[in-house]
Amino acid sequence: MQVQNSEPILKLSNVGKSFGGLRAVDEVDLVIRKGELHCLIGPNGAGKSTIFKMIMGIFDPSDGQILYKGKSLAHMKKWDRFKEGISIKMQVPGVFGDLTVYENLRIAAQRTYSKKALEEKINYLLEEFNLTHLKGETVNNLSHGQQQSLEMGMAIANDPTLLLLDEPVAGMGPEETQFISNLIKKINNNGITILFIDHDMEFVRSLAQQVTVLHLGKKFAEGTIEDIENNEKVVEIYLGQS
Ligand SMILES: Nc1ncnc2c1ncn2[C@@H]1O[C@H](COP(=O)(O)OP(=O)(O)OP(=O)(O)O)[C@@H](O)[C@H]1O
Repeated sequence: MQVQNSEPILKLSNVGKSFGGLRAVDEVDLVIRKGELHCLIGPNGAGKSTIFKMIMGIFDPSDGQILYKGKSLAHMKKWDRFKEGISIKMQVPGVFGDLTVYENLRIAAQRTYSKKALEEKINYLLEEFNLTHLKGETVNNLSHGQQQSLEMGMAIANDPTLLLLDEPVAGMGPEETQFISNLIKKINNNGITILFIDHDMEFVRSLAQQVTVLHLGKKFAEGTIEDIENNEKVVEIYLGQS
């Protein structure tokens, strides 16, 4: 898909968030276009998760505006945002540990699908996320990477328009990271716009078309991964730290 000139799915204009005296996010402008795979990076405490939480409706912005498909998200409840196609996978797996893989996917997909279509959707997700052989396994018995894959499957079970991923490969080894990277590319190729947060630059390099750097709540830089990695100021405040 030609992403560069596609329509904006999400637009943050002058968005800020204060927690008491702390300015966690400050005057952030951000445009995510249809079909894009966009990454937010920055040092700890830069405001990345707070931006996700404002998009999800967990926090209201203190100021500024967030438009989703051209409509303001102000006053839109979390559940309505989900129904409008905004889905999130948080860092800590939000799976039901005592239930099986199949049951977890069923719970996620049955919000949108029923009967034969539901079974077809579950089978598709099991196949796509390499979980077919674990269909009847209790989720607590799965590895961290398998649980992350499952949650990714649950996050796209309702065919979202915009998928937010908070550090999707945190705590994973190289093989699992590679698997998740391929999976994200596949999800994106299927037409889902993705905004993700990560600290693993190799992973970011393998995926992101556009990168936005946050620092102390503000947008610090933006561009392609090459622009960002060649930006001396970004290297100084973030990339040179590890
Ligand atoms: N609910 C809250 N109440 C008070 N302060 C908060 C709250 N949530 C976040 N903060 C503060 O806001 C700032 C931005 O936090 P945020 O979690 O958005 O950063 P981040 O870029 O996601 O960091 P990390 O990479 O460590 O996850 C931090 O100083 C944090 O302590």
